[in-house]
Amino acid sequence: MAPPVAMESQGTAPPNSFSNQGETGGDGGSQKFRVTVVGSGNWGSVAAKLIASNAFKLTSFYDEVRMWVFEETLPSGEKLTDVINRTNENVKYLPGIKLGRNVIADPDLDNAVRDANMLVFVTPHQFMEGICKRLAGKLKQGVEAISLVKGMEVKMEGPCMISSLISEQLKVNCCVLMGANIANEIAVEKFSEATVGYRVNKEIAEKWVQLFNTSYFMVTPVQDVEGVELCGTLKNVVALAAGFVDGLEMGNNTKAAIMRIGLREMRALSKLLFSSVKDSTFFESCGVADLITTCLGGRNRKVAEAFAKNGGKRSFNELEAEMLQGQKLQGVSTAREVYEVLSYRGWLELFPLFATVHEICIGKLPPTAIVEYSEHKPNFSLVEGSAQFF
Ligand SMILES: NC(=O)c1ccc[n+]([C@@H]2O[C@H](COP(=O)([O-])OP(=O)(O)OC[C@H]3O[C@@H](n4cnc5c(N)ncnc54)[C@H](O)[C@@H]3O)[C@@H](O)[C@H]2O)c1
Ligand SMILES: O=P(O)(O)OC[C@H](O)CO
Repeated sequence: MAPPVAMESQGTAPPNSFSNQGETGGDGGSQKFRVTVVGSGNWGSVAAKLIASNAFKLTSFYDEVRMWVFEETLPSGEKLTDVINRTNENVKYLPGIKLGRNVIADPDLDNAVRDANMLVFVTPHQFMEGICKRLAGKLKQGVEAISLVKGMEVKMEGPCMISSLISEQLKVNCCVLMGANIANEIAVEKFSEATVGYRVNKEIAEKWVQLFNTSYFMVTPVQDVEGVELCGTLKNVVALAAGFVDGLEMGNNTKAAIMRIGLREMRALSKLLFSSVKDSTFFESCGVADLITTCLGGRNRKVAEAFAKNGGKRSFNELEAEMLQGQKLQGVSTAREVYEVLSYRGWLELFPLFATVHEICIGKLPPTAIVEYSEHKPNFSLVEGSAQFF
């Protein structure tokens, strides 16, 4: 069960609006977009910075960008929202980076989304169900959404991608944006690429590209929501495997082998779950590029390395709290969710890497099992016709 979203402490009310809010350039009768970012962690804050720079420049967006903050009290006794609005920095999740003075932090979720017609969801995936329940029936007509959330929920009937959760619960169209995007690197404007996945409406995908694209952040739209989202979700499981290999000091060849096998399982599972998923998506930033960056420099890799170095004796929860200071890993819960899907469908033996990662995370297998799993060869006969996916 996903944890419920806690009620926010209201703290000090955020400014009502960005003071230089203007109709920059006027809207000339065409629709003008007001953007809210739901989430303010490491990536959420960088996303707000990217969006704010474009919203300020482009006439089709209102200057002000609201950013919903899950309120917390800092060691200084101040509310995080107040400090963000005073300093223009998310001192906890993205210290040292100015977000843009048109970013307004808001601890009140309902208030933050009230006037928006473009919603950007970017929280750890385990909080999304609670957030959607809170927002159901409260959005303006015609809102467009995009999910930057890497993860999924598992229901009785099978996996539910976060974009589907948003679409179904909030009755909105939802695109996704995924890619090789370590937030701290984009925050200091090092060049990255990203992929927008859309379902049918290319025009709205182009609008999202306009909102995110900068000289150092190059965004490409592809018509494959599930493919893009599954790449972003499943790579976090492979990142744990890469971290185990690093912790065991197995070297680069082993790590490359794990990444190759991981990519193969990512593609196979995505295509088994959604026959519409395109092979070409795995060659976009959301695919192989995200897999590489996450296995080299991501948080899942880093904490999994520490887990393996400790021989699995310290739990992921403990290591996460100690090493990430409030940031959240997505890989461990995703590995469990993937395992549930594989068990339910009778596919465990087809996906030995995914299955092994989960069994290591829960202590059923030692970290060294990550290089031993290949003894269990995938059994293609389990799922009729599945061999084509590997
Ligand atoms: N950080 C990155 O480099 C990066 C890059 C690309 C994608 N992502 C993805 O973006 C998503 C968001 O990650 P992030 O890095 O912005 O977050 P994060 O891990 O840095 O921060 C955790 C966030 O969760 C919030 N939170 C804690 N408890 C909560 C609750 N009960 N309800 C709601 N929110 C709560 C915290 O306030 C904080 O904003 C994830 O799916 C992640 O995989 C992250
Ligand atoms: O730090 P991680 O492991 O959550 O990965 C961050 C991003 O998803 C990389 O694109």
